[in-house]
Amino acid sequence: MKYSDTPIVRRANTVTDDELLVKAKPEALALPSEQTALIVIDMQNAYATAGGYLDLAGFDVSHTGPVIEQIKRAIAAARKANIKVIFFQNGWDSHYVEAGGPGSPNFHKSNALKTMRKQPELQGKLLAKGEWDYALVDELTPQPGDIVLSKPRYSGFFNTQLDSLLRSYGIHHLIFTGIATNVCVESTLRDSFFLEYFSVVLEDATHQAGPPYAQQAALYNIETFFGWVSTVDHFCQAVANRYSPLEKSA
Ligand SMILES: NC(=O)N/C=C\C(=O)O
Repeated sequence: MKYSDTPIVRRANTVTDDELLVKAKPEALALPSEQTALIVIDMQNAYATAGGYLDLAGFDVSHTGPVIEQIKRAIAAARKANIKVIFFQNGWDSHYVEAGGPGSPNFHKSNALKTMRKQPELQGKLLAKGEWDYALVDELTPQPGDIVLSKPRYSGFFNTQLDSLLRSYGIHHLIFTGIATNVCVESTLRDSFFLEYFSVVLEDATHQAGPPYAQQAALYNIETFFGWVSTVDHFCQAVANRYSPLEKSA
């Protein structure tokens, strides 16, 4: 399906002065910047750097460099538009108490926990708070005023302050970036739909865990059932059109 600049989906009938009109699939979106947050999911060494958890567990992370660059561009555009930036970090305490015991499916399904059971020398390193693996990649450093949240499961809405913080800031629209499209990005975006947020994912600012079809399936699900799909270029252009009209495209 092609990106559309019409019709434009709005949450409310009123058109605000600070609306960003973002080309997206299946429809364009009107994002009031004061009511919008940019969510950066789990851009940690674990997910985006060679030698991190995903790499050690056998997933391909060789194409994550361009994703980091695209997220940097999206963050810069968000800052220009006064859009709140929210970073997530996935992980647990160094003894993995927060990961749950055998009574939790997470204990059995988490590939990080499984990798550490196979390679006990990694215990206390993968996705453990305070370790290199848990840290955000150097290129994406939060600034004062950004929100940084830890999450213990795939969805950023589960057992975190995300929903109450968003409500306290009057935010109803979410822009998603990060890794992995088909796991934590999709889980968080699905929960956002159930909680009545309007969510759009910037597809070139995401990367899957697994084969390329996992990316395609996640984007299909989002575009068809849970939200909208756009690109970093379309988002940056919307910000430029609103805040620097001289940069407007023809
Ligand atoms: N951040 C994620 O999407 N995580 C995916 C897998 C995991 O954390 O095991």
